[in-house]
Amino acid sequence: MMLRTALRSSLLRPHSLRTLSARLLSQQARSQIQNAVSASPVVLFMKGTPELPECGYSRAAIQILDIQQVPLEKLKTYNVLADPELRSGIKEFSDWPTIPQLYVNGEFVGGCDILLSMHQSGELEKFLESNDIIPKVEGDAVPAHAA
Ligand SMILES: N[C@@H](CCC(=O)N[C@@H](CS)C(=O)NCC(=O)O)C(=O)O
Ligand code: FES
Repeated sequence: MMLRTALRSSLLRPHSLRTLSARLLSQQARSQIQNAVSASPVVLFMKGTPELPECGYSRAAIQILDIQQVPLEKLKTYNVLADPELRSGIKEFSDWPTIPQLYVNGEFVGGCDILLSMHQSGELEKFLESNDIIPKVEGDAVPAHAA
């Protein structure tokens, strides 16, 4: 019994150290990714670039941001294909398994499916307006001079 306990703890020790060092490494990556998601009001982690998306899901995400008229100066994209650590790190950071990933004002919004469904329901437009990414459309508001 004692031997088994001793064996178990000696087996566990190197594993625990590995886990700890992995966690420390990932904390450094975590703060780098925190900077990346806050680098611009709209941040898209994608495969390829807006000019040359290298996956249909990333292309769709860019097209939706384009249709929503997100200003280029408010958008920053990261090509995860050029950075394997970022590719895995952003998944862990967001707790989201796939690319693309959209952040608005430092908050994770979602991937392609979520963007598409928010776009189709009109929710994305409202969300971008309320986050000061695109200007609010006054819609049916009665002009002051007509009142
Ligand atoms: N259903 C996903 C579609 C995106 C997706 O499935 N991405 C895959 C293929 S591009 C992915 O990122 N796999 C992990 C990887 O390639 O690192 C979404 O809503 O964003
Ligand atoms: S790279 Fe194959 S589905 Fe995105």
